[in-house]
Amino acid sequence: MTSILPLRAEGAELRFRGKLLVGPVDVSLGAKGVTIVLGPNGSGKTSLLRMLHGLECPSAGQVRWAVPMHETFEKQAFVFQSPIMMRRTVRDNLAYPLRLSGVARAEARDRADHWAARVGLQDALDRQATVLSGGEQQKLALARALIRDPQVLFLDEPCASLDGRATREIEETLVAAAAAGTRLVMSTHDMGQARRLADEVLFLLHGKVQAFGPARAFFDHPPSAQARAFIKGDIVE
Ligand SMILES: Nc1ncnc2c1ncn2[C@@H]1O[C@H](COP(=O)(O)OP(=O)(O)OP(=O)(O)O)[C@@H](O)[C@H]1O
Repeated sequence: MTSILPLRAEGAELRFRGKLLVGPVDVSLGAKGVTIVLGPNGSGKTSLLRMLHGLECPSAGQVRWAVPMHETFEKQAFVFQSPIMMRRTVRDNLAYPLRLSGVARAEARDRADHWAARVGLQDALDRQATVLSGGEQQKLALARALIRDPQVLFLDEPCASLDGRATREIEETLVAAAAAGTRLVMSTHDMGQARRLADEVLFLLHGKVQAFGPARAFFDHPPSAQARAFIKGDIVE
């Protein structure tokens, strides 16, 4: 299968009514691993993820995949901080995207049941997705993204407001996905989670990339006073 990676941002900026939200960003995301995007509130994490995924067009510079953009749509996915559930059952929420991409009904149902079990929702298959708890909805959102076997998965603080158990279950699913070859690009406020999951770290401050490189080096030898303070949990402005 053709890889859509690497993903390259070159001088990529995102502006809203003239105000710079993030950029210029110059990074290259290679074929494997987990990139964790860190930074204080408002530093541009969501804006960056949306621009890399293609939900927002760069106002300047460019974001380029290894293949034309339209060929990436089926091969990358995005999990939002607050997932949007269809007013349907858990099974239908999982099967529907597959049906839209032409998968036969029986196979879509089998894969839906398989993925519900992968995230611990096997007993909730016939429940309305909209009545699930926050943690259950986020697990469903993750399964709904992974069921299409994306090469790249963007996640915007998927565990914000979840308890320890739901966070652990989501992390286990993410670790398994990464081991199976899915490229993860994820923002988080949780430094413990960043340390557990990251292969590389992208640290943003005021919309600018302050650091981008191997996670180990970032945590062991923070590249700036702000990065050191941020890792310690101090307030960084
Ligand atoms: N649609 C928008 N319109 C105007 N300003 C926006 C919009 N989206 C984001 N911003 C601004 O862009 C900046 C970056 O926001 P962004 O949500 O990307 O940061 P973040 O690092 O994800 O923040 P948080 O950690 O609070 O989620 C902020 O100043 C924010 O107010």
